[in-house]
Amino acid sequence: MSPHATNGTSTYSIACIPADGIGPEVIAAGVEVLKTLSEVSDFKFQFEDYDWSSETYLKRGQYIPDGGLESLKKHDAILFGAVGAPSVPDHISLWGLRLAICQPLQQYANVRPTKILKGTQSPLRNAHTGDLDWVIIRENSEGEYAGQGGRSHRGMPWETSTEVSIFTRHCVERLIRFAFETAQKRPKKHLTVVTKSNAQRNGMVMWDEIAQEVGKHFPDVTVKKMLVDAMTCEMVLKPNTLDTIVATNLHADILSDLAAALAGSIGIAPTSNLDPTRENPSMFEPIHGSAFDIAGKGVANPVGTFWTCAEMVRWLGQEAAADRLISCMETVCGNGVLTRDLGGSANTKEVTDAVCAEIKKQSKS
Ligand SMILES: NC(=O)c1ccc[n+]([C@@H]2O[C@H](COP(=O)([O-])OP(=O)(O)OC[C@H]3O[C@@H](n4cnc5c(N)ncnc54)[C@H](O)[C@@H]3O)[C@@H](O)[C@H]2O)c1
Ligand SMILES: O=C(O)C[C@@H](O)C(=O)O
Ligand SMILES: [K+]
Ligand SMILES: [Mn+2]
Repeated sequence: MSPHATNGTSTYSIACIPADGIGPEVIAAGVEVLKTLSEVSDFKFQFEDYDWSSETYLKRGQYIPDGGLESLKKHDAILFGAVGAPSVPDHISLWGLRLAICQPLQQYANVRPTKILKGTQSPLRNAHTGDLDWVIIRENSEGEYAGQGGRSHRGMPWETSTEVSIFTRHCVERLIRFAFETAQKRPKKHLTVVTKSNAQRNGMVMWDEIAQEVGKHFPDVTVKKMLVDAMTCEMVLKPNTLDTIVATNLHADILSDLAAALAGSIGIAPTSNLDPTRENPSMFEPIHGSAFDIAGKGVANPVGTFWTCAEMVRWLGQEAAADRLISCMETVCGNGVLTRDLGGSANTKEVTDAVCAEIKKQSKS
């Protein structure tokens, strides 16, 4: 995956999959901000839109058409909105699109940073900007999302269903190594390994053991082991004791929504679905879902998507541009240009325009 060079300028090919609900609204905002960023940088983007969504699924019978994954592999990165619509059961839409991309493309590290942005308020009485600054590393290829299990005797009183979690040494080890590497690059060099190894006595005990083994290669990283239930208390009561956090697919899914809410809103938090080997393109999306309760109203918070775009730009190797985008987004929040979920009154367009204006302004100073 190397950028295509034209006239000495790098051009990154981005696959856009806005999909459902507020997905198209926030992705349009993200693309606008990325275009503005590229105007003041020495690289360009080439966006290709994929209309895969619940609407096209209902028409064509599949979310991803034949050969779709192969087309995605041509791109340098994938920018994803959200999938899920009232007209399709959630397990069909999630497995039909999001998981159907990140599992086969082995985007095994799901990276979810959160912090309290300037100008915003945490629901925690004593937490302010700087007090909550975390990166959650979510296992993204197996665990509770392995898709193993089944259902029999449907509708009978003896109906049976299983939802089997799979934990393999290969997948746990690569993810925990990635988490240690992430922790090592952050100032606090602190990793909390979250499991439920008291009740879940097989896979979770293996996780703890692997964390101990891998940790020996990272002597400068301080490790703390924590059970997931206790972790929810720690997050709420002592946010500044946490830094990098690693957990299973499901545990980290839940903890990362909590993290976003503790920072003020689910509307601000980004997600990177990374293939750290770089064999396949990685996929970037805001942490939130399709939010059909607010879709079509133009009020969705685009900040989670802007932060997501910054992480994509960083992954593509443009560190300075990524930092610039984050800084502009933070300045706009700090100036009080906030959507309703953050207690403000701006709409998606107003926040987007403000971030674009800030990018242009900062590039001149
Ligand atoms: N990765 C994904 O594509 C993804 C992630 C989560 C949920 N989903 C799907 O989305 C659908 C809705 O799920 P849900 O309601 O549990 O979660 P959700 O994140 O869509 O919404 C939860 C609440 O947060 C609000 N919210 C979310 N994003 C916001 C934003 N950017 N700005 C302002 N408010 C925002 C919503 O209005 C809603 O009240 C379901 O079909 C679910 O499966 C998909
Ligand atoms: O768990 C999922 O994969 C769906 C959604 O909740 C997400 O966090 O992306
Ligand atoms: K999403
Ligand atoms: Mn989630």
